[in-house]
Amino acid sequence: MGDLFEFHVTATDGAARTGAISTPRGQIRTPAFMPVGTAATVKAMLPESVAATGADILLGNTYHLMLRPTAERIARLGGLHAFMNWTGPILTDSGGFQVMSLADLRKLTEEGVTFRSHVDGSKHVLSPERSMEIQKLLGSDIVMCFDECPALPATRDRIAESMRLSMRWADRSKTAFGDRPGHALFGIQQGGLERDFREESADALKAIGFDGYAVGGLAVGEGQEAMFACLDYAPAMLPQDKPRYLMGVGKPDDIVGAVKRGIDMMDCVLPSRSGRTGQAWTRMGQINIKNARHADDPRPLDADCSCPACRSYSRAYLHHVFRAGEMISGMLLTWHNLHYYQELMAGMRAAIAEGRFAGFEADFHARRADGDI
Ligand SMILES: CCCSCc1cc(N)cc2c(=O)[nH]c(N)nc12
Ligand SMILES: [Zn+2]
Repeated sequence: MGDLFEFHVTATDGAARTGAISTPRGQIRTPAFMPVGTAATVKAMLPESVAATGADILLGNTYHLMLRPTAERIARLGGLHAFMNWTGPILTDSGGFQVMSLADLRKLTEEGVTFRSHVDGSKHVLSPERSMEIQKLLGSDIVMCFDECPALPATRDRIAESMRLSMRWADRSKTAFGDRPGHALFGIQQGGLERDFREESADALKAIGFDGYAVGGLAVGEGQEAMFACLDYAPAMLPQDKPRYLMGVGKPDDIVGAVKRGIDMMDCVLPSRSGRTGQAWTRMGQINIKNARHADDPRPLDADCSCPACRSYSRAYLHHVFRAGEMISGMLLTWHNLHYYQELMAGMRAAIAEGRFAGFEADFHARRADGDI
């Protein structure tokens, strides 16, 4: 019996890799897109529907779940998998990123972060130790180190100071995580868009040793060109035999560009959040279904898509239920978007395995119209 958590690369094509992560709760085919289930639900989706889109793993959020219903309550009820009826692997973020973007009255020290809940104003503390405790209570399969992600643009001094704090927190996270067979701890590379700080961060993480490595600190407003320029060197600084996870990314073209540069795992709220607002992502580009020009269109979103929305509903129907504010609107478009994202990942896995990623990328861009279609 191999390790309970193992990553195997089965083929490469340039910097792109395909393979699988085996975990006690099942395989994660890579490159993988991970739907975000912030408050123990992928919004507007049943877990069975999420699985039907092809997702092998989903994400949970330490920050949201510690506030409501609390990690202790979820643990008493059998852990996050049982609680939300998802039997596959779950990755949980460590909470620091969400505290800085959502909480009130935050105070950051070497120890950690104190803050008031955006839900009820109650006072809370997050530290590497408390974040590890919460993620253990949740029972997540892949645990993220507690880190700080500075907003960009930022001065080099601020980026260096923040990265070095995150590296000290990574060491404390590893100590607090302990030895948990079948559970993985991922370190998070920081350093902004500064190559030397990215190298220093990668070296610090490798010296500590993790089961996987995330590229953090991106998708924070830097734009695609700057993100790709960083991804041209940052993933290669991380161990090639461990999974590389790019946090918070992204639009379909961001994802193709990240896989091209050696990324194995990604997550983003975009397909689910934009689905609820009427934004459909398709192989031809984006469709804003609330636009009046769809009111009489009998065609599906994408005639080549096998998702329930495209199999059984017209653009005219989707336009109507969005305009009428009906709940089925967000359900159908979220399902379509997550299905499309998983089709994109499956297409890239096959293309890498067959050594034709460049052709896949060229075809991906050739099909897409700029703007709304
Ligand atoms: C459920 C959400 C997971 S990804 C959130 C996220 C998104 C982005 N863009 C960056 C970071 C980061 O640097 N660190 C951490 N912990 N999380 C990040
Ligand atoms: Zn569809």
